[in-house]
Amino acid sequence: MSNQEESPLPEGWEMRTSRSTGMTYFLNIYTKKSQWERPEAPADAGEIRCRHILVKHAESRRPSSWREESITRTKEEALEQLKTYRKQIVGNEATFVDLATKFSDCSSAKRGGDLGMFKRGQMQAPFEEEAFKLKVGQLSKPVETDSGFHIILRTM
Ligand SMILES: O=C(N[C@H](Cc1nc2ccccc2[nH]1)C(=O)O)c1cc2ccccc2s1
Repeated sequence: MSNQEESPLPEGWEMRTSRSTGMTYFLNIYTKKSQWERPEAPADAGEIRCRHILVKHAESRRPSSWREESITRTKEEALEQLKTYRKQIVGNEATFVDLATKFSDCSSAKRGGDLGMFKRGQMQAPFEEEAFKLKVGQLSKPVETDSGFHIILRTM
């Protein structure tokens, strides 16, 4: 057994054997695409699903939400508030879904912050960049977009 066959595959890949040739190939479990070369990096998830909590501020692209007709908090206040929510989630004092439902300034609050499945190119770049780095179940650090400050939970 060479060292290669012993070391674990990067996240999201499975080793398969070709029925016709008996050769080993590698399957991306997200996109179902296969390749002969042993992958070196985690498999790119073509489409992912996330929940998020958004705290808007006075300089947000649309400083209004289902919660507040006119959002006046400062950027600093918004970031502090979001960090407080993140601490409560990490400390198991509150659940992500509960805080998203009660406090997120995105209309997805009605769905516990769920944004559904999305591909690259659909969300604002800083949000996408952070979301596609996450493993399933992982919680992001605060991310800033033109909408405000977000924390992201990847769910699929
Ligand atoms: O852009 C939206 N909502 C904006 C706030 C916002 N800005 C975002 C930027 C990136 C990801 C989610 C974001 N949500 C608003 O309500 O002002 C979306 C709402 C929903 C609701 C359900 C599914 C997707 C989406 S995307």
